[in-house]
Amino acid sequence: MTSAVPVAVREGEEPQKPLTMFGPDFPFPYDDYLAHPAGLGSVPEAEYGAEVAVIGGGLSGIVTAYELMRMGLKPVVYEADQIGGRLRSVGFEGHPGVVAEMGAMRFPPSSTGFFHYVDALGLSTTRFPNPLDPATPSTVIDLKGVTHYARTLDELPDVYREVADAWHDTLVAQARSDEMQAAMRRRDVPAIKAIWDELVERLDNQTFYGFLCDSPAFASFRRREIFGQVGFGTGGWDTDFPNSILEILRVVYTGADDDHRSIVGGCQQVPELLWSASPSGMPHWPEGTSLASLHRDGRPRPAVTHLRRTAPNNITVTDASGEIRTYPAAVFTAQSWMLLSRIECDETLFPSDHWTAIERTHYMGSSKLFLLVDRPFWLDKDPVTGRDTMSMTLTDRMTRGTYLLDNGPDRPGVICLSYTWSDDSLKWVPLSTEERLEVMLKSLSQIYPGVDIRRHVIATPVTVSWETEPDFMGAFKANLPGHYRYQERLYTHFVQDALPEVYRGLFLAGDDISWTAGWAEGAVQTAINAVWGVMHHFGGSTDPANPGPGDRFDELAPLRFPDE
Ligand SMILES: Cc1cc2nc3c(=O)[nH]c(=O)nc-3n(C[C@H](O)[C@H](O)[C@H](O)COP(=O)(O)OP(=O)(O)OC[C@H]3O[C@@H](n4cnc5c(N)ncnc54)[C@H](O)[C@@H]3O)c2cc1C
Repeated sequence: MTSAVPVAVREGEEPQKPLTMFGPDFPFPYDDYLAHPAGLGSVPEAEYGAEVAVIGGGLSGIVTAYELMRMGLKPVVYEADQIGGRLRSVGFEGHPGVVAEMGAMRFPPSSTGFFHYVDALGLSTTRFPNPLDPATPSTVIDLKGVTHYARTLDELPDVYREVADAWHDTLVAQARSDEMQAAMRRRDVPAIKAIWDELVERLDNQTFYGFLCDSPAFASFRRREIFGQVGFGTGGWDTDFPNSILEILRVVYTGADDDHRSIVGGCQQVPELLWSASPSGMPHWPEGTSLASLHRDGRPRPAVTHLRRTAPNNITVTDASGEIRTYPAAVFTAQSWMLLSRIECDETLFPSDHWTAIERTHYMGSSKLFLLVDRPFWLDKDPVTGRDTMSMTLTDRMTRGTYLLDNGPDRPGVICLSYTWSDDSLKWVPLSTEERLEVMLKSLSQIYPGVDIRRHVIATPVTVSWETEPDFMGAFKANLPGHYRYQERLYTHFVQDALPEVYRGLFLAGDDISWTAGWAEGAVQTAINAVWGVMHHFGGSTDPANPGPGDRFDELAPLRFPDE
């Protein structure tokens, strides 16, 4: 169990088939499709070498480009910042080999599409030290000025077990979580759809907080408050309280917040290595071809500044160097708000309903600050108490979550001093790096009096607030109540046969189009949808033994609500 609040397999339960991000909205087996020896499909030979613009060189854009190249097409990747996007692993000056994960840092084994690439690239992973995880030496929970030290949930005061049980009971009683997880493990599509469609209709208008308030198990304000602060899996989720409960249920059902792994050497390696990989046996391309070798100087084209539809039905892209190129198809993978602000777009790119959905997309902010320290000093034992000097810490103070990342006894350690979302993140935005550090150290000194963290610091801290990053404008999407319709429009846009021809050929991908924003798996799943869409647009098809997401769309399509 990794969670302060267990949601997946409970102790004493029979081991079952693994929980994966299979649905619930669109239960397509992306992992099986990716692993199938028949491949993802093919385009007619006449289209080999045709150029496709891929806008954004984050995980979604690079996976899209990599798979299009493997079909014999020629992806042209545009990237405003650097390959990797929100998979951003930053080094510390003067200390090569140690990184801070400024965006994604922990990956659930249930993200099997993402791990398809991690494993293919031969990257190693290690358990991420979440609260109360078996790999976490100790956890401190500090609420209302009272501090508790524990290695397991049982070592905390009873109220924490009560809160954990209240969450479990609420999920079972109000959201059929036991039934849903069993159906997802079995990959039982009719059962998943029957449960989920009923929940979507019942809960689309409900916030996370409202959902808790409706539960007798959370009748007590104190319980709701503690739950908001310690949360489940990775820590407090109270900054998500205003969001749609459907977003939270997706996380819980899919085990997204459980048993996290981190990628040794940093997660940015995934898109970087795919960029330079040269798969063998590709149609059209000679051995040794890679995305890097298909691009001038081995680098993506710069930021896109204009996107237009041009006759007869092409997408014309202008980039920051002033170069204008026209493509028969394009995939847009950056956060979709970029289409409203930093990129000048023709309105004819999408039907007006899709523009509304893009415009209404709601993003969470997120701030992090990392320190490099001389060694994992937090493991030193306090001579009086016998406890670790410092622990993974969850608190209601400004820092909220502090994670201790051990690289071995003889190597510098990394501390994620603070990881916050939404309102908690906004509080850091006006502060400089040094001001942030001061406030964070002061918060932690209240919890660990006598521990001089600053004494161990050996490099300049690194920090980020994703909501002020110009090429991102937010950390990750989180739907508000009533947003299901918008989400459904954006996710299903890759199946374009029913769209008037004038709207075809431009595809959306990226985790903000997915049902699981904030998880790399959503970036992969939507990339695979877009690849299918482009293949279909070029008159291609999949092998009958390995149908793709568009081939099975009618059978699996998410529930569609009327607008009235
Ligand atoms: C703080 C934080 C924590 C996270 N934690 C986790 C986690 O622990 N586990 C997990 O699985 N996921 C996590 N995620 C989510 C994960 O990082 C994303 O799902 C994934 O990186 C999204 O990839 P993407 O390609 O969809 O988008 P992005 O990574 O945003 O890529 C889009 C790219 O488009 C580029 N771009 C923008 N504008 C333009 C333009 N005009 N022209 C060209 N390019 C442009 C951007 O520079 C960017 O590189 C986290 C994200 C954040 C921010």
